[in-house]
Amino acid sequence: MGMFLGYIKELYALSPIKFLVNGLLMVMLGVLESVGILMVIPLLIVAGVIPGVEAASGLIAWIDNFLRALGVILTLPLVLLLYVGIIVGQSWLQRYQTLLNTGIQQSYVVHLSTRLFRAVAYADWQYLVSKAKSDISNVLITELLRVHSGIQVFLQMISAATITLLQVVVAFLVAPGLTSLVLASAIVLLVALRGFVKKARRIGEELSDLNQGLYFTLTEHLNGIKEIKSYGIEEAQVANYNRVRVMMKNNIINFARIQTGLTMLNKVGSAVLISVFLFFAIAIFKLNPQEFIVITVIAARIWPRVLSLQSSLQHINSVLPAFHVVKNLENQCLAAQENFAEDGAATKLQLRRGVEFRHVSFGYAEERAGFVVEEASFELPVGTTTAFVGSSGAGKSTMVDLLMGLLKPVKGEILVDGEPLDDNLRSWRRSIGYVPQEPFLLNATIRDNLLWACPEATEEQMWEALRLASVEAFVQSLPDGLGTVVGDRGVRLSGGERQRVVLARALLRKPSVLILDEATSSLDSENEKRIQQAIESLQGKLTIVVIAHRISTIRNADNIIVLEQGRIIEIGNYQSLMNNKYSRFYALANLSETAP
Ligand SMILES: Nc1ncnc2c1ncn2[C@@H]1O[C@H](COP(=O)(O)OP(=O)(O)OP(=O)(O)O)[C@@H](O)[C@H]1O
Repeated sequence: MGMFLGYIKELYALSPIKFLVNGLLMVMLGVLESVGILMVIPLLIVAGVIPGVEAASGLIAWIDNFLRALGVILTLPLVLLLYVGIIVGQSWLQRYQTLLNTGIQQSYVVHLSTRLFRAVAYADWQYLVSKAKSDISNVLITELLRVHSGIQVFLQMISAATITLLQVVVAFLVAPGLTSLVLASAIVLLVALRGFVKKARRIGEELSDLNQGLYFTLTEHLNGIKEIKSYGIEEAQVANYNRVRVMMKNNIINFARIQTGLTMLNKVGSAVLISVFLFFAIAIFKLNPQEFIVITVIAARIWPRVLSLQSSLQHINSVLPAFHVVKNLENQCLAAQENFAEDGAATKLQLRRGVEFRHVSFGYAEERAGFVVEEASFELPVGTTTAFVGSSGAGKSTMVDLLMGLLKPVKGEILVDGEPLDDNLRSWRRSIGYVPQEPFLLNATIRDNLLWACPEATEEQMWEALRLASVEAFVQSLPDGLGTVVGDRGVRLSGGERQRVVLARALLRKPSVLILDEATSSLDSENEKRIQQAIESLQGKLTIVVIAHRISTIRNADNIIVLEQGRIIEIGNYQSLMNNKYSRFYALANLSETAP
């Protein structure tokens, strides 16, 4: 509950004046409702409309005297006009207050979700790869919606509680004994129904887990849709999805069970209470008729409100787990924030001398024995092309992630032009062009995909980048040219075309360093040749780093770094490494030649 109140405090802090005005309006609405509805009967009595009943004492007599002192003689039309007037005022205020309330809540939702999204966006790479993407989507969409509904119900609860409190005060003025009786019953009821609240909390926790499971099932299905279809295992996937949905159905039915249980108790409890209440009012307290009418009307309104408070409490408890899930994700992301030494306006860095790795070691998890990259020392002089080779799992991608500053060395340091990479991390990232093995394309046009990385690029610059990436002719041949939509993640392009479009996008940024994670099997020899040509045409103009899966593509690299189990075992150019028949590189080259 403490965490929940923390969120409410934030909501207040975001727009305190609006929040206070909102609270004030709630009080006014409470007063108007009490006056509008509760006073209509006494006013009818004062006006002498209800025959045989006199305004003899108490509040009604006071109203009578007050109106007489003002010289107002109440007649039936005047009383009804007054009533309608109060309701008009109340409805207008109610609408205004609801809009204000919605505005406050929605601003907070925007604030909270953007803050969470920012925390996720700036979390470091290591944390993000350790987290299932579906969990993040679930929190940012479903759990945030639940948080919002909790806040909404809480504000409604405050409003209902304020109005109830005012009615209790009025009721107390009219008939203290009987009001105390109603209140005591309400408190007994709230205590007796505490079990329902706890149950709602448990169901809410279960729902958080189920939401997470649902997103996971859905995301995994969409990610693996090609494999699923090719294996023909759609039915198993459908069964899996259905299983999660059935569990959600049961969860929702369980929640409905406790909500309807409450409604049932409400009806039975009301009947019992009204009987007891009537008995006490008539037989014990011997109320006079007007007090009796007022107190009956008040009790009839207080009682449902107490029950709606109970129902709101249940709802809030059922969404409390969502607050925990949201807070946990935010805290974890904040703990894993990347620290940029420079401000957001940092500009691109022009590499002058080159990059140096000095005794760099890295491991993914402390508990895992050994490093994935160990004692790596080498240089990437400006304008040269360096290739990393090694068998699968040797540490090539990890090395490149360290170079991009996505991972931080556990030992050793990385220097860019002699300065620690961390000191210029933001500028460094802006100077990098990266082409991953499985390139990411937006489901948009080729033009949009290019502009995504470089919004200020002109058409001319785009064509120039496409030419450098050996994909100009292909784009020209498309009926819509740059306006061609590439499909979800570029599905309408071949693997090689995708890689070359992404290469063009990287080049458009005019990077100081171009990093290419070569596609393994997705390229045919024609496409492979095109990429190779593209890289060769860039050699000398840029500092290039290639993760090479095919030795044939790196014959012209200035430096080849051979990795094995995270260690650099050989460094040299193609010829020098091939001259040694016993080198690991020689063996890898032969393997690569014979690979299908
Ligand atoms: N996020 C991660 N968490 C834990 N271990 C990881 C993670 N990423 C990679 N590893 C491990 O680190 C080692 C090196 O992986 P890396 O991806 O750098 O190899 P690679 O040479 O690029 O392999 P490949 O050629 O198959 O892509 C492997 O043993 C791998 O299991």
